Amino acid sequence: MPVEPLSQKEIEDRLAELPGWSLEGDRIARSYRLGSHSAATAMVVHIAQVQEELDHHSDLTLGYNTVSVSVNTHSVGGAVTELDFELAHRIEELASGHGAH
Ligand SMILES: C[C@H](O)[C@H](O)[C@H]1CNC2=NC(N)=NC(=O)C2=N1
Repeated sequence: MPVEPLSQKEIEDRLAELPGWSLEGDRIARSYRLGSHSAATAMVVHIAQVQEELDHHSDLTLGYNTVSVSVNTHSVGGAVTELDFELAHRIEELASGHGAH
């Protein structure tokens, strides 16, 4: 089944289950703080591995001890879809293992 853009209501309902994530323009996004630059770097590498597994890729920004993620779905013209929420949930699952908050 082809992926379709979610409605505003569908996005809000899904964001309610993802504390820390928000809609920023046409993307869902969250920033994390970590204990060190190496911890933040390791989290970026881990996210990149998940993204390859899912074949869905966010924009990732590595700071000194921060990681910022934002994602939408290019193939539907940059709208938010279920694929973005699937990636967000996978990132939430791995974040605690990196001490991210
Ligand atoms: C060919 C490949 O499946 C596509 O280019 C994938 C790769 N990663 C992607 N990532 C995101 N965020 N949106 C996409 O539409 C997308 N498409």
